[in-house]
Amino acid sequence: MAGRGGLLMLENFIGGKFLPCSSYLDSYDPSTGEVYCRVPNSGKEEVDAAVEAARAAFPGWSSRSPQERSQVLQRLADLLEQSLEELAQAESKDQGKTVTLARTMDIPRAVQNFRFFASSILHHTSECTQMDHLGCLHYTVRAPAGIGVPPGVVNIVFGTGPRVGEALVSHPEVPLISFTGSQPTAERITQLSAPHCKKLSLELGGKNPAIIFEDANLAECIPTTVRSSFANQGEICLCTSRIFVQKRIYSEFLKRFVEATRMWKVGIPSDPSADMGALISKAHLEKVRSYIKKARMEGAQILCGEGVDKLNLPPRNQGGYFMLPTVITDVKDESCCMKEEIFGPVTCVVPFDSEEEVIQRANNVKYGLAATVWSGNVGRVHRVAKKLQSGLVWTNCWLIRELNLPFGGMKSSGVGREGAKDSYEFFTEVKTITVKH
Ligand SMILES: NC(=O)c1ccc[n+]([C@@H]2O[C@H](COP(=O)([O-])OP(=O)(O)OC[C@H]3O[C@@H](n4cnc5c(N)ncnc54)[C@H](O)[C@@H]3O)[C@@H](O)[C@H]2O)c1
Ligand SMILES: N/C(=C/C=C\C=O)C(=O)O
Repeated sequence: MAGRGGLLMLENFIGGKFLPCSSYLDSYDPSTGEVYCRVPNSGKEEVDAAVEAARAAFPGWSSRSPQERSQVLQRLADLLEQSLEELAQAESKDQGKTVTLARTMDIPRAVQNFRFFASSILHHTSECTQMDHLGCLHYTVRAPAGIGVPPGVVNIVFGTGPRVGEALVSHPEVPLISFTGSQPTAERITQLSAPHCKKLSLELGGKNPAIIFEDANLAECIPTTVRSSFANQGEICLCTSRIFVQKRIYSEFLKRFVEATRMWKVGIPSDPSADMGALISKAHLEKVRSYIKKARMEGAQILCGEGVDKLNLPPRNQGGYFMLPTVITDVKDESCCMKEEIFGPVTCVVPFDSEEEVIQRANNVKYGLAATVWSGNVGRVHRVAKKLQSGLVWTNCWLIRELNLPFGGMKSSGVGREGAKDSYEFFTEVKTITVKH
């Protein structure tokens, strides 16, 4: 809804109704740095109302058949598809990404998720064992732990993490938390939820390596690794931020990779030729830039991007949170740029000699989310993939998502997995029943 001065005013959605809030936060258009929207600054009161609405809806919704709930999810997917363009524009305006990316990736993926899970909930089976000598049959049943769509079943409460997020994760009547975000926040959420023994699914950050062997197909590897490094301004948990290249092809790779990176166009989000838009916030842009400053101070080389090449933007977008895709070399494995998640359009390229060496170096970070391995040797890609401490390994490709199989990270990249079976098990409680006959 439009509010004062034509600003978009968002409202919470609780118990099937849009509700105003007592205070609001400014939300900025990342491509201009200007306030374009006001968002409810909700707190405990709003969270309590949302949890109460959800608890009231739970008995009715959880007793609906999987077929009924599947139809609701399919209908949601239909509505998303019908509003694809409007949603893509809104997502781009809110996050800074190009409209093209929102139109071709984010919104279609949301539709795919709803359709996938609308189907998968129809095909789960339970387990059963027999103890004939005791005349016993044991079987499992699963009951919903979370909730779906009718009034009160989905509630949207806007606000800041510390204020509204903490009220939600520490609420005694919220039995489980599916969190996607940074590891430091996950640490806080784990502390707050511990007294209630809540079930946690944590999808966290990564410091994802690309390992490029000398027999890699560079014509495929280079464009894909540019995309895996800089898509969505590098603000994808699965983005590549460390590129290990076998020594014999290191110089050729670096030359071609930097050329291709310079072709990765930064532009205003509405520009259909732009490959990358603005970063999410001014604070995040400054955080990402600080890593490049640190790299310079450590004696690393910045081959292109921030501080090397010129960013051309229209006058209206000079205040936007833009930066160029940046390639760092001559950086040590111990550098913060090689150890910490930057979550921006920054990637480090370093050489390696042997398979054993690169596996040890790739694993030598606290994260373990995703990795890519590039080689024409099928035995090697299987062997290396198995030894990498990552929950996801793509070989000779990137970001081909298979929703049937587990998605998630190990070590500091998270706890638990998402996917057909994994999500079903996370969002339900299992019970074993024994019947003596
Ligand atoms: N593994 C995945 O699937 C995946 C997907 C996307 C992003 N990520 C990760 O998310 C991070 C970037 O997202 P971000 O900047 O929004 O992360 P963030 O941790 O800053 O915030 C994540 C969410 O937590 C909320 N929050 C913040 N403090 C909180 C608190 N004290 N209590 C409760 N809630 C709180 C925020 O409001 C936000 O909604 C990166 O680390 C990225 O790798 C992971
Ligand atoms: N959960 C997922 C996250 C993907 C990218 C995050 O930045 C997914 O693909 O299912």
